[in-house]
Amino acid sequence: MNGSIYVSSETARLRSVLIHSPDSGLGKVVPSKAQDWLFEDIVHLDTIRKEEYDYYIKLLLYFLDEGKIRGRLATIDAPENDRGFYKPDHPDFHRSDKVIELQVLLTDILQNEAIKSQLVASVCAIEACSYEIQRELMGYPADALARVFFSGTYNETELIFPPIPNFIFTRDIGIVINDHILLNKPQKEARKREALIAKYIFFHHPVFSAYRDNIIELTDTQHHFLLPNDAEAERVTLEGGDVMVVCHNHVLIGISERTSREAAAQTVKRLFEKNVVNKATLVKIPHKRDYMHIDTLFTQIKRDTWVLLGEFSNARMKGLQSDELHRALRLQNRQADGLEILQFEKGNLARPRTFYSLEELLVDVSVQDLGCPRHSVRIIYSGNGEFPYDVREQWTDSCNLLAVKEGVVLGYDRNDRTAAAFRDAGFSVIGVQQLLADLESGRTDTDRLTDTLVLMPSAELSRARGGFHCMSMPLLRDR
Ligand SMILES: NC(=[NH2+])NCCC[C@H](N)C(=O)O
Repeated sequence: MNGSIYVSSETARLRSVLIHSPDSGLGKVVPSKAQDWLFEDIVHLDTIRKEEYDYYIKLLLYFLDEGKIRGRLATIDAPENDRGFYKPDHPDFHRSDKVIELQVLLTDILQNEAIKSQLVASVCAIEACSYEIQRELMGYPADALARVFFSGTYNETELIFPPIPNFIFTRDIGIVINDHILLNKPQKEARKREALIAKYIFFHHPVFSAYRDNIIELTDTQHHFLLPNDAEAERVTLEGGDVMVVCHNHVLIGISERTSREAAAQTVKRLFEKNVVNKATLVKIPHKRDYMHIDTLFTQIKRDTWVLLGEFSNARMKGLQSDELHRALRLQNRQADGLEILQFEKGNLARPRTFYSLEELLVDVSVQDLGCPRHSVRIIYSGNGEFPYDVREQWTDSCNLLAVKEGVVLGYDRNDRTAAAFRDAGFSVIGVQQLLADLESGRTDTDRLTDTLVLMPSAELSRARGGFHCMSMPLLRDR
């Protein structure tokens, strides 16, 4: 596998990405646990795979590893092949080294007995398994063990521990910042096992061996474990959806329901010390489920174009600020509710710059960091900025898009008004089936595509509460 990692932007052509296809654990989410496991609903496993996620794999392969797919679509999808191409443990699996499946990496490292025994012991420790189960797991072959780690079951009926259905959101397990990897420290119990597995993969898989010294891990401070009640406020938690590398020297870090102030501060400190970046903007957003990470509120489409929830636009902010009552309420609520944006530059920590709206920050990134003329910067609003479509579509990830190259982004087909706003902004909007047909027939190719929103089927996927930005951990993008 090509081991090189480097990501210094949100939109430059994607060359390699870490993903995880929905495993059988998604089909084990039960209504009584759905909320604890961070799903708002239960999903239909077959549909999410065949009708939705498979299209994502096809499109990613077309962009990142064309040789695996071009001219083969009809065969790959022939019913008699039973989706072998998409199943990580099937002999026909694509095994791309550009669209990298986490399950493959986990299975690889579990071949090593020492790593296997450490990981089994660690998983059993956090899941409070008996020693007997631990010994039993040690007897499993690597591929079966990997499946148990994801799904929580070895026979598909008896659960040893809960599944980790959120592992499809690989964005949240770690972030590549230039040639460094920042590992997460999840806020939610339901995502702890993901972080543990990710840590073992990044430290032990040969794909990442050249980067072992470039892995950044966050740790709890003594203030957290010495203070009474585990001092919630002092906890160090960070999830990848809150980190965006917008430019080779500038990273945005959200302070959110999931990422704590402590963690954001620690991250900036480490990134500055290691000279990874010299500018960091902390973006504190209201702590609430619908806004769990900053990438649920905005993502970048191309250097001068962003999609944003209108709530955080200049116009909305100005409106609120001129309204006396709102101003008073916002002041009172500042702690939990307010938006606060502080930009730090290395060597000048005492004097951060402030921004009054998210839109102001995004425009500034396009102009100052990426050199776009001010008049060319465009903000596309979720649901075209119209209530109630803006918030409805944000809830189903209209703002959580993945750029596979500058201006070409993947989003959910259910967000109609947002798609209309893209059209108004001059983008082509095309369904993934049509696009794949066009690519396969040679009517278009990935190099020629510009300014395009690709609509992906989403009835089931969107219930898992994440979009394609969350469903991807970019490892390599063009510089
Ligand atoms: N980067 C993101 N926005 N990730 C979305 C994660 C969704 C997942 N169900 C959770 O609540 O954790």
